[in-house]
Amino acid sequence: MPDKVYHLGMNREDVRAAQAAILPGDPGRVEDIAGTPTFEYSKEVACKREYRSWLGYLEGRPVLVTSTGIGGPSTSIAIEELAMLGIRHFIRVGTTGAIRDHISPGDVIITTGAVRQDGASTHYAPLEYPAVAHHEAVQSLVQAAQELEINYHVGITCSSDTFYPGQERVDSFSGYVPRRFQGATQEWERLNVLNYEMEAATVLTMCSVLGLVGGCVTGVIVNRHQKEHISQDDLVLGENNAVQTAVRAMQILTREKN
Ligand SMILES: O=P(O)(O)O[C@H]1O[C@H](CO)[C@@H](O)[C@H]1O
Ligand SMILES: O=c1cc[nH]c(=O)[nH]1
Repeated sequence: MPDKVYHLGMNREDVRAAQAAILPGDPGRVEDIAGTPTFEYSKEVACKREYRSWLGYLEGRPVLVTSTGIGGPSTSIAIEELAMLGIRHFIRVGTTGAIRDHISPGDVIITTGAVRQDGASTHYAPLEYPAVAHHEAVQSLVQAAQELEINYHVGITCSSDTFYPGQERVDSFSGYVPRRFQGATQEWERLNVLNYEMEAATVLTMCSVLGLVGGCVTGVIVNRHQKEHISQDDLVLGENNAVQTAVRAMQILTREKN
């Protein structure tokens, strides 16, 4: 039996020749995703650190659901090790804060490109290199949201290495946002950026650099113009809509193309 990859704790036999993976940040979301009715025969295959993996079947094809943890460093390890196991299609599914007035909790954001305010992607390519989603992943996500009649927005995401200062949150312990980030949200908004989250830049840069297919959909759980508090209702709504979109999109993306 081949060796298991170091962090994820799986080998090629465990993943049953799967070529696609859905990547939530939260390990607690893995079972919910693999447990959606469109997945068949789902079961856990590994659980180490922040990396929890379930394998299930979409229209008979094996698909992994593996959590990345929060942020670029742990996400980069997940993508490296999944690629070693044969995964070629990646869809990140997560939660996000919108920074535009017209975007509401429960909507989903399909990322076409990400502002690279992470550190991990700079270990793969210089900052001039774009963090762009694969066009087939974007198409599949748009088609999925349309079929499911989920309100969606397509555009640019800012990926930050921090949830608090890098996303200009003043409701932190110190309440202080370093000068570098003061006014950043207003500037991103003026530059037509839709939202903040923490992993898209790493996923999309790595996938482009490594010749993999990468996409990202996130569910809006707060509109930063309206309030800072994230309610449980908005969290559930945003997560559910993003998960449904990601699962349907992965079905579409991995269908045989005639
Ligand atoms: O819901 P997930 O996928 O974890 O995504 C978002 O939520 C976390 C912060 O709360 C960050 O990982 C951010 O990107
Ligand atoms: O505002 C938000 C919400 C979820 N995740 C983030 O990174 N930011």
